[in-house]
Amino acid sequence: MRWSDIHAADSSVFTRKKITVVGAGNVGATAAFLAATQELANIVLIDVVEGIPQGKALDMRGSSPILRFDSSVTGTNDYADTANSDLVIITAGIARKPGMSRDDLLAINAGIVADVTRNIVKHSPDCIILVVTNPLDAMVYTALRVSGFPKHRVIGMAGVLDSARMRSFIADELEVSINNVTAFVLGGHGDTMVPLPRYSTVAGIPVTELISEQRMKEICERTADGGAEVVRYLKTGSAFYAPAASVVQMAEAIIRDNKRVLPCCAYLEGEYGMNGYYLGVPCKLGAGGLEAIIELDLTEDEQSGLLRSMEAVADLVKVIDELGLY
Ligand SMILES: NC(=O)c1ccc[n+]([C@@H]2O[C@H](COP(=O)([O-])OP(=O)(O)OC[C@H]3O[C@@H](n4cnc5c(N)ncnc54)[C@H](O)[C@@H]3O)[C@@H](O)[C@H]2O)c1
Ligand SMILES: O=C(O)C[C@H](O)C(=O)O
Repeated sequence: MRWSDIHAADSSVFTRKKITVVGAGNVGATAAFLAATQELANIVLIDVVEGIPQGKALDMRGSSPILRFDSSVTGTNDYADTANSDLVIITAGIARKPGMSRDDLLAINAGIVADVTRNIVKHSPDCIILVVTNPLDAMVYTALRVSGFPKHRVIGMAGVLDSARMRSFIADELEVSINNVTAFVLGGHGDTMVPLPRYSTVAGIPVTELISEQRMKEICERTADGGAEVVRYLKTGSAFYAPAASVVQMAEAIIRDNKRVLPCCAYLEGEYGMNGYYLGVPCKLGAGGLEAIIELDLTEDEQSGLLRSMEAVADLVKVIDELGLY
């Protein structure tokens, strides 16, 4: 067969899923790069700023012969290029600076997330949306309300990041491989998040048997402050390597139908005794998006921590509901 015949006969050789990343800043560009290097899908990177997504996409594609990936990476300012995406990751919005809380981003980022979501729904009506923009729990809620999508197709990323930070602190404390350490952080992605030492292990051994209560308390506090610690160093923005890796792990579970159990920001309708809010809980992710919420038996302290977290999210949701975005 001549090359031209092969090409005409089998145009499906490079058929892949399609992931759009909205926001070509620190988190978005890093996530696009990681997803491309893992050949999760063909990637479209979109931003309001002209030239940035195009330049970064071209630069990523230039690395493909060295890093050996065949996924295409396209930069654009036009939502038409995002059409029929299987998965959309929203990172568009402003990041906090030292002295700010994530909640200070609410008013500006709610408008951005609402606008982005409307464009996504128009061009990719069947996609699954992963939201990263802060304040996370309120921004996922915004995307759910604006999109009108079912809850299993609108999910937030925070718990994977917070748990990964906790895992790294435990591994450092015990000087063991990160591969042996699991950890779970539930609740909202803010100061009220709920790290769960009881559900954290080292090679299956409960961490509570290996680390003193006082040291564990300090690790939990450092976990809850993990984002702010990075912001204090960077001064001009917030963390992006670990956040990008975290959202790509969720994307991988969905694109490859892995059925992974990960802490995700999910819309609760009765689970954990809560109703009508997004909060971080253990979930199963697969091709259907958020395929199940797993309910754990919590101690009284853990449950009241989760309730405090929900009350903080509820305050933000009240503000969002009054903005008239949907
Ligand atoms: N959920 C989490 O755990 C988590 C982790 C890290 C960062 N974040 C949040 O993610 C967001 C992005 O962080 P970053 O560090 O990438 O910020 P960044 O400033 O580097 O990038 C944001 C990008 O969004 C773009 N943008 C703004 N408005 C847009 C719009 N309407 N449409 C498309 N693009 C638009 C900007 O041009 C910029 O390129 C922030 O809100 C940050 O707080 C969340
Ligand atoms: O801390 C931030 O503002 C960004 C993000 O939520 C993080 O936890 O790194």
